[in-house]
Amino acid sequence: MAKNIKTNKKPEQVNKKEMSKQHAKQIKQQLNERVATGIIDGVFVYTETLSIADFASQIGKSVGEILKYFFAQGLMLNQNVVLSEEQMAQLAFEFGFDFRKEETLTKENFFEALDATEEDKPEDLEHRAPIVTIMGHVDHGKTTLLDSIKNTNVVDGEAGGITQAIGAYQVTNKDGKKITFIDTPGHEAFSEMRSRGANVTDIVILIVAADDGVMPQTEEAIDHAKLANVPIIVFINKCDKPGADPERVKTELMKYEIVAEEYGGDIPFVQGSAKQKLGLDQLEETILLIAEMHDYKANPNKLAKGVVLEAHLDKAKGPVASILVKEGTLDIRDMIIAGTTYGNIKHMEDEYNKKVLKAGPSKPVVIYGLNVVPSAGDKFIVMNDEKMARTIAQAQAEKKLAAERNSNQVFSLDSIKKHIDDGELKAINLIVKADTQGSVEALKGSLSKIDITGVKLNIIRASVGTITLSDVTLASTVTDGIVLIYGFNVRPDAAVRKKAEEEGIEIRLHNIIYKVIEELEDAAKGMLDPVFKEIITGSAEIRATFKHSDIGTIGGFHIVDGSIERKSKVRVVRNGIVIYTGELATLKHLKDDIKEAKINSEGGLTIKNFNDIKEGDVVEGYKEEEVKK
Ligand SMILES: Nc1nc2c(ncn2[C@@H]2O[C@H](COP(=O)(O)OP(=O)(O)OP(=O)(O)O)[C@@H](O)[C@H]2O)c(=O)[nH]1
Repeated sequence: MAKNIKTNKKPEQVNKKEMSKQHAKQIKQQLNERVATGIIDGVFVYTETLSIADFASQIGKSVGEILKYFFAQGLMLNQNVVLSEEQMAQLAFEFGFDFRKEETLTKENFFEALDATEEDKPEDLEHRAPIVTIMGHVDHGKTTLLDSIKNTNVVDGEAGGITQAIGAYQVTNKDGKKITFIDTPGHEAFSEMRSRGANVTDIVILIVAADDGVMPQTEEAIDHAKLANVPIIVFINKCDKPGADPERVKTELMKYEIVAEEYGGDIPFVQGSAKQKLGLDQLEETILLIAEMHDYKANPNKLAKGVVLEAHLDKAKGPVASILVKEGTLDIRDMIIAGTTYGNIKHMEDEYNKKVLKAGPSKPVVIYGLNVVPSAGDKFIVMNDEKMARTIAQAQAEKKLAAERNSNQVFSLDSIKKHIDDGELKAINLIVKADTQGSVEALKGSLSKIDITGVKLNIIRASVGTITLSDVTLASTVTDGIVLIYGFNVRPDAAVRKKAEEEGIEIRLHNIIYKVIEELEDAAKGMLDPVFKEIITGSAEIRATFKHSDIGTIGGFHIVDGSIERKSKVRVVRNGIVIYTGELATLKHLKDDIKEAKINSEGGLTIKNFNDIKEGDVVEGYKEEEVKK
């Protein structure tokens, strides 16, 4: 029998103030405590690297003995050489000690060390809702599935259903069991979170359209799910469509070791239709079954910890963050540190736009009150001691700045030039602007993975907000390679567009990450010295010209060879010499616009930005085709 998931259980009535005080005191103590590297109770405890001389004295051996050990391995070292962690472990074992790495808590490694050191007692753990992410190829139905799940699980009294997109939402089924769905579809966001150490997902639903089968992003999603080492459920979607072939999907997935139970594997498959709301109950049951098997638990009776899913700056409300509580219970008015920012939670809302006072494990909420906008994937923790919160947030900010400075060395304008000069690299320079921090991180993550030999991809700016004049100005300072401004779910205003046009800067607007990547990969391929073959489609003789007060000079033509298309590129040839190369502006037969003029036909044409067409000119139409290498 399924146990009741008790995520809503009220935390024990411990005195919150006392708990906060104890917690702050404990952390303060840990921050001040510096465990020295050395032998404690027969175990070599490692906290930092040591030189050979220091290591020898710590384990009570002579420097000679250590040097002899390395000599036997063909290494001639001296006593000042600083040993690596691995070498110290080897030596410890060699001389008969166990080895243990001690994570010491510092302001800089605060979140990492807390995760490693704080462990709950088994008796304090309680069931929590499973956290689920849906991944799959573009258009296979992620959004539709998320929407259908939202709409079929409308709890009584929540008329109107889930009203806010807060990065995640929780549904309650008819038996009162809860499931949390991460609402930022796509594996980019998923892997970005993971790369930042924020493993929020318990279960991945791999969605595959039954009429389309396994596609490139299905493969990527499989890789991400496998790397995360979380259970996978396959949802074969669009089974309502005429061309649906669920069996084919099952066979195709076997190649990736995703084998259905009926084929001897252990991956649950659910067939259905997100659009027709078919198979959703079975999907839900499967999720709950896996949750039961894995027994997802957390301690709700402590100060909260969790992850930032999305964040943005609201003009009226200030920094707004969607967060997911992973452990403990978050109370309104708690002070939290989230990445490099901190603040008192002034207001807290759920996905129904309803004010909430508490949020326990697996619960997503929106919070107001942080002093700066955090980043997606930032961890947060309650720290009800303002001074400590400020110091730690500051240390985190400094650490982040230092990391950015390091990575800027790669991306600075100077070094782009240097790279290009050095290796004759061609460069694509990018300014990326997006609607949320989550999108920015996801784009940065995906872009950094584009790898095309010979082309350097430089992200010179990536931030939240619309495209501004300052972005265009920055873009115009780039003198090498190409520069593109990418807007993701944002639109520049007319003034910005005009300035970009004047500066010859291209602005590209998208709302699907995959498309950005695809486009860039194509652009990058185009830059790899493409070989173009020119195909002449036909030629026209100009037999008369007409002046038109609005349009300029119209050439009356007769097609003498092949055909000329409205979209053709054209060359104007006069006395055997090319005098202009450009594009057609109009192509007409009598008064009608036409797409193509075929051999022996007649009509009138004008050429973009060229008004000097003369009787006797030959207009040659051509197109370019890339020759694949
Ligand atoms: N017939 C049918 N169409 C579906 C089904 N699920 C989704 N669709 C349609 O497929 C198209 C793509 O669905 P989305 O939910 O936008 O797909 P997605 O995977 O979220 O796509 P991106 O957000 O672009 O990655 C839409 O036109 C949906 O209406 C289904 O079960 N049956």
